[in-house]
Amino acid sequence: MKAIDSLDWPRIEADLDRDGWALVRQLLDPRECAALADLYGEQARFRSRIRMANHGYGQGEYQYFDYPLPPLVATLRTRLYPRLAPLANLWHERLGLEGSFPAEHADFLEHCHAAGQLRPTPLLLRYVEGDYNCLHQDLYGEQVFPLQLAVLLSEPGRDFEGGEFVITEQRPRMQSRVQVVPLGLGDGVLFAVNFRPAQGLRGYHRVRLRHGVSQLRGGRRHTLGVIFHDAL
Ligand SMILES: O=C(O)CCC(=O)C(=O)O
Ligand SMILES: [Fe+2]
Repeated sequence: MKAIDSLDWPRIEADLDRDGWALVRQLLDPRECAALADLYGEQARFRSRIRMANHGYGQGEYQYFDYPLPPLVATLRTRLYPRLAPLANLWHERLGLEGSFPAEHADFLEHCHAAGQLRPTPLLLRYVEGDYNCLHQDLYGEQVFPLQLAVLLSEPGRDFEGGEFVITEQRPRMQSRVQVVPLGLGDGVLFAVNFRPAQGLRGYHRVRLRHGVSQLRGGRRHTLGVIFHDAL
């Protein structure tokens, strides 16, 4: 794993501010990606398995990790959070949303737990040919940390075809805009869970983001998702 403090934070913050998402190239190395993808078969690591087709979420499946999280996942969550919390607070201020985020993840989790959001949300997703993930938002209760991470654990063109990570922006009174995030093996994307603030003529307004995955044309694709709030 790349050292979180060594990442180019001014660039990441500028990208998040401008687009609502930011790429982090080679956040995990290929060995770490393979090891995480291999965990998918270890039932005891997970609290639940979701088959997307059963819920109208798309096609494919994912599993939520149980506590204790695998060390790499726990480390990503606790180290990224303090770097993102100041931006989360700035966004909340600009959006006129209630509440502020504490500096450390452990303290934010206490807020989640006090609100009854006790269950871990980091997850592994698995797609095969024909699978896709409908546009969605990972909201699991009132407590929402406004940024999340996804890491591609497979290599486009070698392990799978298609399966692009996409983000749409629903702007007030305008048609939606879509962006394709060009993820490679081990690349992470930090992105807005719900709203991002966009600057207009009269201050900031809310732009709602959704994310999803286009249909796989072949192969197999694994992703790690790291969400900072816990779930009801
Ligand atoms: O498989 C993907 O790239 C999307 C993952 C996702 O929806 C998430 O991490 O929340
Ligand atoms: Fe998601």
